[in-house]
Amino acid sequence: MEGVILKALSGFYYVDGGDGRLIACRGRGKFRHQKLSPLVGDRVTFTLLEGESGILDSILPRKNQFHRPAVANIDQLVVVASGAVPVTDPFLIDRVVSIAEGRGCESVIVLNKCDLDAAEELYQTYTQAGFPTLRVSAETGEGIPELREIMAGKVSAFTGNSGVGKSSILNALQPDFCLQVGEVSDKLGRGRHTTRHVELFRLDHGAIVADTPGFSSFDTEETELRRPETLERTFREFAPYLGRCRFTGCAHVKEKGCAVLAAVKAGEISKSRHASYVRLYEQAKEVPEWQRKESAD
Ligand SMILES: Nc1nc2c(ncn2[C@@H]2O[C@H](COP(=O)(O)OP(=O)(O)OP(=O)(O)O)[C@@H](O)[C@H]2O)c(=O)[nH]1
Ligand SMILES: [Zn+2]
Repeated sequence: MEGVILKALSGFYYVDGGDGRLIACRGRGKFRHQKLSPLVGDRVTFTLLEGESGILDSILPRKNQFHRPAVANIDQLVVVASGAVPVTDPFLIDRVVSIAEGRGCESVIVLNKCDLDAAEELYQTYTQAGFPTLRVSAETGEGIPELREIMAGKVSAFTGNSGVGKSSILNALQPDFCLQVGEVSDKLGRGRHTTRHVELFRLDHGAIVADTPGFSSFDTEETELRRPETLERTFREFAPYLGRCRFTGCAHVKEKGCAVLAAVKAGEISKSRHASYVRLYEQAKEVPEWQRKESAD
């Protein structure tokens, strides 16, 4: 049988085989020998035993994998931002999007609280950069049907600064969702925000959501952000200009004859996105060589 690991707890992997049941599976010894650890989000094959228990047989190839939080096969990050208080710093969006780009994971920018502020600048920036960008209001319900459509049939993970409205949006998408999350946390006997426990939830419309406190603050030590030379590839709107700078190995920071800088000047790349790139580039350059190697997958 085939299924998806929705949660991992005390040595059991809870696999959704698609029929509504959650099968508690043990891993096989061979996973340990191969140093392969099943992750939440993994698509697996398993053998059904008595009752609702089973054994994992194999892990199917991963589309992508994150370390902190530990989760696999995320189709898209839903990056929640806001033009109203607490106003989102675009750098936070760009950092997390850059990580996602490096892992073959789409990013959807959701501008919440549009009942209070239309977040015009953010809307322009991310539409221009080529991201699906949506205005929503968890309060009035505006844009929620469109978000539901974007999430249908996919595994999405929510991220965004505190107070931006992630829980409110999930609740607007599905009114019993937050209740469900609360119940699970109670069973674990710990609060939602004190653990890196990841769990996937199925929503009614065939969407799966990863709810994890970790996604509200992705670790800065993600591999992509440690390599200055590959950073340019994680800014999708730079693509048409790469390889067109005067000097090979151009950093696109302040070099003469830089095609990226020319595009910024011409308004084809937003200043804000480029500023984030420069900040990430400078940070990556600070990372000592040994640490870069250590973080390589
Ligand atoms: N006016 C307005 N207020 C909203 C909207 N969405 C959320 N809020 C309010 O913003 C506050 C924070 O919302 P939460 O859903 O708790 O935010 P969060 O992103 O889950 O926050 P953390 O759990 O801290 O990460 C609450 O008081 C919500 O009522 C919206 O679309 N419009
Ligand atoms: Zn350049």
